[in-house]
Amino acid sequence: MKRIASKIDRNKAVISIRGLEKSFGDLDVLKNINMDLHQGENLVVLGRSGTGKSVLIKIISGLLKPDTGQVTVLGREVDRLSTAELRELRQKIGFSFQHSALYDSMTVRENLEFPLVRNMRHLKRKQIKQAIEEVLEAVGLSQAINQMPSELSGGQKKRIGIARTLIMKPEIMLYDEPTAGLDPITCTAINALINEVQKRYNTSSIIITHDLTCAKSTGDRIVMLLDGKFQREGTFEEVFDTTDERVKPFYDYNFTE
Ligand SMILES: Nc1ncnc2c1ncn2[C@@H]1O[C@H](COP(=O)(O)OP(=O)(O)OP(=O)(O)O)[C@@H](O)[C@H]1O
Repeated sequence: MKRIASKIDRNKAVISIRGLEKSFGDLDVLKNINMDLHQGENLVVLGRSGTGKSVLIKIISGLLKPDTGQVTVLGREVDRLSTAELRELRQKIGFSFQHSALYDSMTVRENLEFPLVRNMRHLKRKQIKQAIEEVLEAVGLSQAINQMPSELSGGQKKRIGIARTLIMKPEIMLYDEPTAGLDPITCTAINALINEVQKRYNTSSIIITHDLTCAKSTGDRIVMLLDGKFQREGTFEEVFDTTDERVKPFYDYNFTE
């Protein structure tokens, strides 16, 4: 699917990682990772299971500490922040989890209200109502406002999860396997939504996926994590223009007849 190029400011890095290393005991998961996420960019991180993609996201969001290296997010060095500063920074980062993490006992409206009431106490009722209506419209699910999560399909839950993240007006979005477990048509719709969010909210995003169709249709740039390092980087075509036997199977599995 062809996508319209987004407005990327390559002179401005919203996330900057230098010399990042992370091990668990004898297991060296990340080895000298260097990466910039530019303002307005969708960066896809590809990699096999267990290569450290989730560890990378956890380090970016301050949930795990790096062994060495520097991780700067929106101008703040994550490792040096106090708990309160980290909490403040996290409000500017939206997480879209693999399992949408909605509260089953709350309606869609209540699920969307929850982060606002908890984090933005100054908002008036009318502003909360407007914010909910706006994000539901953005994800194309205005009609679901009074439904319970159990009444929604997997794709709809994913959309509401994204809406709940967007309601906080994040500057950065982190999508963890956004299309996992969804049928191809719903995947296409979620990919389109990721691109729509980028344009409408001017977010910069990291998209972690195994799904090459998702990578191709959402990624302005793709990095491939292999053996703890970013071994390939570029556009989708550049990354897969290789005979590297560690990279080719990804492409062959997804695209070869
Ligand atoms: N807190 C932890 N303690 C010990 N080992 C960990 C911890 N977190 C992750 N690991 C290990 O680090 C490696 C990378 O894990 P990670 O979850 O980042 O993989 P991933 O690339 O996200 O995989 P998947 O695509 O399957 O989700 C794995 O071997 C995992 O067991």
